[in-house]
Amino acid sequence: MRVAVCQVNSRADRDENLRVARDQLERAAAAGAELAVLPEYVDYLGPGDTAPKPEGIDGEFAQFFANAARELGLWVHAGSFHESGPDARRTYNTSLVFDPSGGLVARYRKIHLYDVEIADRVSYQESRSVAPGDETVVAEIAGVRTGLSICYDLRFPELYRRLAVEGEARVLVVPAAFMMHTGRDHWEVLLRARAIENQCYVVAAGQIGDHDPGRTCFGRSMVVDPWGTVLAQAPDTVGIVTAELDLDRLDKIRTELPSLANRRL
Ligand SMILES: NC(=O)CCC(=O)C(=O)O
Repeated sequence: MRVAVCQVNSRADRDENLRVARDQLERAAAAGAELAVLPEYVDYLGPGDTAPKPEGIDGEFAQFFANAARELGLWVHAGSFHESGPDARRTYNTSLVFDPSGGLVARYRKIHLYDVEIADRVSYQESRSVAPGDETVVAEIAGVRTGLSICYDLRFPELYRRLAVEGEARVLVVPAAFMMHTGRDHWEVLLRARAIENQCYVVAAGQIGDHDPGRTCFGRSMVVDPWGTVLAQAPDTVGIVTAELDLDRLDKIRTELPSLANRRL
């Protein structure tokens, strides 16, 4: 299966963000991808006071990507968006996956929220405006079991173990808006660790560049194979990169180095 990771720089202009996302999906389809993955908060990355009204999973955002999937004949993982939440103060940070007929096949709400204070560098309290999800999700994408997660989830290996073991996932998807400050040292290491320890392909699409004041995202979207090899990595620009997921190779690695089977519980 050929996958494309789409790296974008979403800002405070929702219509422009969606236009750029659509453009990336068209590039992915033209490059022969079967699945295209967009980053976290592909709808809007800007100040809270100008944020668009949150929507349900039957709103305009979902319709936009359902149409794109159908028109391009592509599996689309629509990164994440601001889904209306459990109360007036909070949204969910939600991923939707569409099949090539435009059907919604999965919804995942980010479980681990980014509440971090790193002196003079990062100050972020995601839980002030976002409610956490409480369900793990494995979707059947083009016949391949695919575990869903979002950005900060990447730091919690027990989630991915569950996706790979109980959920029998062979691909792990990570849409992200990983910070520049942490991304430099942590992004690639964590993605490769999740791939190696769970013997899965990891498909990670990141936001790139400056967003609202004080927030710069690391980018370097990538696809990692179950051996931990980086198959494709985006440069520091908006654009797509593609890679081929070879599931026979995954089976061979799991047979020859059966670390999942050798777990002692
Ligand atoms: N949007 C996020 O969850 C940010 C995660 C991040 O940057 C990290 O270091 O973790």
